[in-house]
Amino acid sequence: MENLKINISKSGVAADVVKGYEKQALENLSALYNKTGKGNDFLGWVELPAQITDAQFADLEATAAAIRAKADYVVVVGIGGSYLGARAVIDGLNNSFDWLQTSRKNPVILYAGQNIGEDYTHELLEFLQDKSFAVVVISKSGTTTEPAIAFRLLKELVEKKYSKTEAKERIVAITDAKKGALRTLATQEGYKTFVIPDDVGGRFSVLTPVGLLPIAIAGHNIRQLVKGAVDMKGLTAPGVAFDQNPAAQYAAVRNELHKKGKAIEILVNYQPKLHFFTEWWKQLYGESEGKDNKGIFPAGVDFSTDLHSMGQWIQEGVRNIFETVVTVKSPNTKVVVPNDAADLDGLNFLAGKRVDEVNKMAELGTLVAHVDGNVPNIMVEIPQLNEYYLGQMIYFFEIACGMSGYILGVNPFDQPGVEAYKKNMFALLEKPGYEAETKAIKAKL
Ligand SMILES: O=P(O)(O)OC[C@H]1O[C@](O)(CO)[C@@H](O)[C@@H]1O
Repeated sequence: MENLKINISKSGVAADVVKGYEKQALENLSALYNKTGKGNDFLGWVELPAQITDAQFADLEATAAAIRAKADYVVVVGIGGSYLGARAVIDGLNNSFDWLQTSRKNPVILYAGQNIGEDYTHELLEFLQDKSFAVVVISKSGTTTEPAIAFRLLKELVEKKYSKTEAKERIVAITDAKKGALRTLATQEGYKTFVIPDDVGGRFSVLTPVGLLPIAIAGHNIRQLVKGAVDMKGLTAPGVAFDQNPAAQYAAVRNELHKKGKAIEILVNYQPKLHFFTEWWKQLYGESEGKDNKGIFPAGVDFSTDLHSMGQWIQEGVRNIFETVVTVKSPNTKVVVPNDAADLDGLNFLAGKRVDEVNKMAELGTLVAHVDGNVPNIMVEIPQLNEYYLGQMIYFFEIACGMSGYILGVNPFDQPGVEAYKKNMFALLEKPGYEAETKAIKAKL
């Protein structure tokens, strides 16, 4: 059985320098397991995949089946960690033209509450008017403004289009066990609910109901996803030798590159389906490491698309970047470049080759060009794009993130900085209780 693999041979970090991180990385890994490091009240995700019971899977699958039976469209309401994990996996596994398929087995998944665009909101509500739909609302705090606004509007539409009684069959809430406005509302309205454990932060919550319910509704195998994560937990656990532990190697190399002045890490994919995996990864690393005036800036590109827009910058711009390439060894389907007798486009040299072979040569050619251009490279390879390997990759990046944040010396499990914009927004909107802040911010305008 193949597993996710990491290749650091083109990172420019010498083997003995990587080895120099061994003690620190493994101590940090133990701190994650023993809960002795910073942010130790948010480490539930470390053991979580192995702890999901059959009854919990069955509850998620039964709820997903009930929603699938009722709705052609399911709106997943959430933002940040209450949005990106589900979307990363669903987009990673769905047909690229999913919403255009006519003979459907699965509902179309739509998203709301991840922005406050009025036109987006209007267009979504207008589209749903005459459609059969259901809503999964997700918020750990239960008080985040963006999803709260979207949910208020969607709840009103469900109640108007169906009824308050039917709303109980078409709305599921995923939130804290006790706290927050969403918990109060869901209890009062009698919605089916799932709990986000207290000790799992939003960006580490994709393998809780936050990700698992939408993924199951979209028709994907959540048991395989979690199995991938459990197996990756085994491959990265304390006790695994440092040079055999892909997460420890990744954490070490990216910290060394950062020390050498590489301020930006670009996550690269060559499969458009992985676009939202990159978005999920950006939040995971950005919120975990960007604090105390420290942290690598996590960026992302979709290649080869962005080679024709960002390729120039990456090749010859400021030399403060490195790339982590997520590569998928084998595609799930086969397309061969056909022969053309006239060969007017001059492409017959590719005739008979698989499209993926061309993609892989683009990948290899880019790797060599970027390394030649002083952009260090880390390669993360998964054998195939499926539930199991996405599960491996999720856990790989999560556990590496914990280790990496500890190497950097920050608390990877808090996000105090995101409150600044919220405070200002509430002050500007004159939310009750923000009178002093309103006065102060108005003086600055
Ligand atoms: O699930 P919630 O509480 O709505 O939070 C959504 C997102 O907002 C943040 O709290 C930032 O404000 C993220 O950490 C989180 O993933």
